Amino acid sequence: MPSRKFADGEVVRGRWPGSSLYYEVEILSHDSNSQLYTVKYKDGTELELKENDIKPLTSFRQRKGGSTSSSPSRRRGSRSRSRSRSPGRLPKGARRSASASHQADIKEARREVEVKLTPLVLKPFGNSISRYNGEPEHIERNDVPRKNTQEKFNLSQESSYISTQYRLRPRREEIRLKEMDSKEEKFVTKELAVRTFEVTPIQAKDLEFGGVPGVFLIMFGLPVFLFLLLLMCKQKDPSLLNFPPPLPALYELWETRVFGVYLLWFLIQALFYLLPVGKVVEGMPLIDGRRLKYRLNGFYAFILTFAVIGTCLFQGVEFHYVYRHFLQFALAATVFCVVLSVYLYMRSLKAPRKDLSPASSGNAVYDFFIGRELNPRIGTFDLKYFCELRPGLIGWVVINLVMLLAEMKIQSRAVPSLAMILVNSFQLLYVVDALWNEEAVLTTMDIIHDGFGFMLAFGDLVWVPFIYSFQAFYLVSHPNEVSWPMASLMIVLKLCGYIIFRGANSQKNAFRKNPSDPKLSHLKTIHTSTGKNLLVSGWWGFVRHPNYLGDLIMALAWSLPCGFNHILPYFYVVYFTMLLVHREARDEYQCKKKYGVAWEKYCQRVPYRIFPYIY
Ligand SMILES: NC(=O)C1=CN([C@@H]2O[C@H](COP(=O)(O)OP(=O)(O)OC[C@H]3O[C@@H](n4cnc5c(N)ncnc54)[C@H](OP(=O)(O)O)[C@@H]3O)[C@@H](O)[C@H]2O)C=CC1
Ligand SMILES: CC(C)=CCC[C@@H](C)[C@H]1CC=C2C3=C(CC[C@@]21C)[C@@]1(C)CC[C@H](O)C(C)(C)[C@@H]1CC3
Repeated sequence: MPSRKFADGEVVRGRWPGSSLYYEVEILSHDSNSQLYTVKYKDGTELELKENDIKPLTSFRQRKGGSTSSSPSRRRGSRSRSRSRSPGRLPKGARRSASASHQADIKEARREVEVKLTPLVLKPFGNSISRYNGEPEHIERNDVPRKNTQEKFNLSQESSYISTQYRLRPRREEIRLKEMDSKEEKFVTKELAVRTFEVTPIQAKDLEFGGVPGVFLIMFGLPVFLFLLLLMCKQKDPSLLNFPPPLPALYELWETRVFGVYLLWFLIQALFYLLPVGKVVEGMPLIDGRRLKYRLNGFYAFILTFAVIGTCLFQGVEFHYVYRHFLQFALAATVFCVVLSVYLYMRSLKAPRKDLSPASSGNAVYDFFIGRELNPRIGTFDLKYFCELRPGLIGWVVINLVMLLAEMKIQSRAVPSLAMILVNSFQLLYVVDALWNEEAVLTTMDIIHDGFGFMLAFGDLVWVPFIYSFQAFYLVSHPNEVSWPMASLMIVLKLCGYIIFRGANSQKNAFRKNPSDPKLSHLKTIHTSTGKNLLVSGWWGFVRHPNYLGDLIMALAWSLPCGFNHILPYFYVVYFTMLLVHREARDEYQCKKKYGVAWEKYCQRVPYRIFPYIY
């Protein structure tokens, strides 16, 4: 058995790929097959290194000065570049502030990303604020050995707010570069200061979702729409011709006991979230360079929840109560979400500017909707992260189970219908996948860009559990017989969607985590001058959002078991297409600003956004 020289947890010096510089790293693990060590730099970067590239600490004599700093991105240097998540604009807080303390924040943020390595000189603001990246990029295989491997790495990994660029240079160039850097630094500082302290008028900001009137309409329209949809589904004939459905009196929809049960559910999930089990990971770097810590125990929470539910079923607890009071539960969740949104908005008024979301605008209505504070936390309890994956997502599976039991009861079945089993298992797979890959949620737009306000509170706590479970709700009162050959086709469709969805998400996450991952060496990439590269082959060379394509295929597979008698069960597919087309446009806008010409090259090479040869 091959021996290993370094133990897990040992602190050593690791060579930075492509250079002769060594930085302090911690050994995380060792793969006896590939003989590679996974090491972690102090800035959180994880890489795989050969044994030859690792030296014990003792083999280095301590030198004075910054050269012993722990990782490239921590080192201080002659030039740095701090950048907002979207290079086209600084985060809102930074732009609006005029206070001295905020100036200090910005300076601090800038200091955090400075590097000692001789930097790569770019045109001032190349690929930065409001400008396209002028750097010529080229496409290359991911395994081609490079002189400047550093370009392959983004030190702050997936940092959307701050990225640092550098390239190792021969010493004789250093002085000249330093001069150029200091000139550029002055320019950058001046420009940053101007941009930071100007007060952006609200009209000058591109507000998404149709601006203030748009979000106003969404906030009132969506809850009304939700109740109309559920009421339509309760009708014997849920044809669109039977619209509007008979409306119940408002007082019939409110039941304090139901609200109590909802609160209990929320608190139990909060309790599970606090359990000290599961890995703790760091999120994406924030504007000030901080990385928040998140505990990954969603999957444990799921197991525990179903252990409790199993016990309750065994004890004879009546889950039919949830079906009978389904609308009351939806109202309880909506009321809770409104209260939560008000709380989130109020507390955001006291939040320091550096904690505000880059999506917030300064307009009260818009910010109430999009969320003003990026990561509202009570102590270590992260409200947005918790709501994104726990009460709503796990609640959706519980509701599906309730519908399955209700179907058996109402239709006097000994076993659930095949249609119901298909819907339940397809969606169960989706939720389990989300919880199993919980860490991936930390790189979604919801976590790194949008604040926590009404949009996500309503989306997570009301829309997901009560709309995403719509197919199961529909099947309770509108049975549909599915033959086995049809079921097999639906399973194949679901699996195809899942393979694309998971393949694409995993490929991108692995690439962002470690761009030199040997498993990705066959993939082609485009350089961008942010230091991050773009995949242009594999799933991301097929269409520009392969994960959305997979998600939409799965959405169709969830609806098909409901048959073709009514359009209602297909509402989810229609809504989801609209959501993802809109989301794709939002992401495209951000990427164009971030990557400039490189992104345009990517678009030329991969012309379709979501649907090959269609869109
Ligand atoms: N069920 C539901 O209701 C919903 C599900 N989803 C799902 O959530 C998942 C996450 O979605 P979302 O957060 O919107 O976005 P993505 O996971 O698609 O992430 C988009 C980001 O990926 C990076 N990227 C884009 N192209 C490339 C490329 N070629 N190579 C490398 N990186 C690239 C860019 O960020 P950077 O370069 O900065 O890393 C871009 O901003 C998706 O699977 C989606 O289907 C989303 C919304 C709702
Ligand atoms: C106004 C309105 C209706 C907004 C609703 C949007 C939300 C429902 C969605 C926005 C992004 C979402 C994500 C998931 C669920 C739906 C919402 C909240 C997600 C948790 C589903 C499971 C996936 O695997 C995921 C973790 C990638 C995903 C993240 C985004």
